[in-house]
Amino acid sequence: MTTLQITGGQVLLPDMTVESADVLVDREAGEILAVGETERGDERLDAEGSLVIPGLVNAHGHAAMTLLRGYADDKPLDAWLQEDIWPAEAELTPEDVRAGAELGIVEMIKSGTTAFADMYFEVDEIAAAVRESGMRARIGHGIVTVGKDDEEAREDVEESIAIAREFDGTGDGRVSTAVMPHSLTTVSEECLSMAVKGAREIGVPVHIHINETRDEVEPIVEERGIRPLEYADELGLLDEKNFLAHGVHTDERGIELLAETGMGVVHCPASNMKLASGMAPVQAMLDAGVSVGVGTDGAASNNDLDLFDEMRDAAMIGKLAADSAAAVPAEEVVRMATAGSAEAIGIDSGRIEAGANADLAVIDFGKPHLTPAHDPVSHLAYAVRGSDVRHTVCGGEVLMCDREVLTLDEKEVRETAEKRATELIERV
Ligand SMILES: CSC[C@H]1O[C@@H](n2cnc3c(O)ncnc32)[C@H](O)[C@@H]1O
Ligand SMILES: [Zn+2]
Repeated sequence: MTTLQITGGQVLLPDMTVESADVLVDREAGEILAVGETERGDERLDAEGSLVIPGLVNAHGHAAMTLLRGYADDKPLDAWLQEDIWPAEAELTPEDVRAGAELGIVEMIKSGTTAFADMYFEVDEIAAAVRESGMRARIGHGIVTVGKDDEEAREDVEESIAIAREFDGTGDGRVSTAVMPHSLTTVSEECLSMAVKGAREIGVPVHIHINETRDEVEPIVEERGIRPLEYADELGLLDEKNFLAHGVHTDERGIELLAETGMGVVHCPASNMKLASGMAPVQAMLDAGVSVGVGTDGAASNNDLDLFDEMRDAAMIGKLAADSAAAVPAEEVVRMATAGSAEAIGIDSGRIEAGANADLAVIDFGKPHLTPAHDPVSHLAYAVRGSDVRHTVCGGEVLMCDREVLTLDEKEVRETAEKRATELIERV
């Protein structure tokens, strides 16, 4: 066994207290061996003046959409997707998706994220990027059946199921999968049922966008006389294994259904603000016992993949939504972006304790905007920026040391993405 010792820092523990401690990691098993006064490690990572936190978990996104960052802004979801994003995505090649995913992954590693959930296409390219990067991810092929005939639609569902089966547990167990229908309005009832059944058969979750905008709620109410989460419940889609993105327009009954079924919710505050989708009732969900995580959504609707921004946005908009400054407090938002997200997407991550996966980020607190540090948890929610992350470790492997990404060549990734993004837009 070789060990890695993260030394001399303060450590954020699962109960949200902070204490001076070292973290000793078994590099082969990828697990934390001890937290406290540990034996000397074979290799050491300096954490003096720093706070060691669980790696952040980005519970919903589309990593390859970094290629479309800043391509189309200032429109609501439907117009944005139909007029700009989908026409551009129709031109994406597998190599483009790889380049965009690698750029997204570099951005996440540099801002302390060690795991993410991703819905997109060309998933074999995304899986390869995840394996190479050393990150942890739950990935899946996004199913869209509108505009397809019955046979094409079924093929899309079958592809999502086949990909989920093929890649689950790969990358030394760091890659897991889900079957991912895009939404309740872009996938037919028959195909949603097929997706739920297929996911159950292979034992993976279903991940889907639900209740993101009013435009998505109204057609379901008009056609079926029930709201989206009731429809999802009838389809057998609400389950403790499954997780939805957004949940903005969720009413009291919807919150009850989420709490009763254990369905996870991924809150994406920046995307919800940028597309003016609305304010998710996050405090009400937490009060009801719903499992809530945090995600950035894609870089085209955010426009970055920095979960520190997302925590701050979640705390701020959570207060507005609840009309209370006490809502979505710092501790809660930090828990949501770590253990909460991990629980929602069904991975083992988000806590620093013996036996847990060694997914960690080390934050440099020696910065003017982090001085004084009365309360480190407050700083994590309200003041830390992704660029304050010094080291990122996933499964015991050091992915970034002193801001140098070790598993991917940052310069090459940026240059390739820039070139591919430019050529993509020329084609569109
Ligand atoms: C079929 S793969 C995923 C699909 O989702 C699109 N997308 C990106 N952001 C959002 C969002 O906020 N709501 C719904 N769909 C979104 C992405 O462009 C892909 O086409
Ligand atoms: Zn999304």
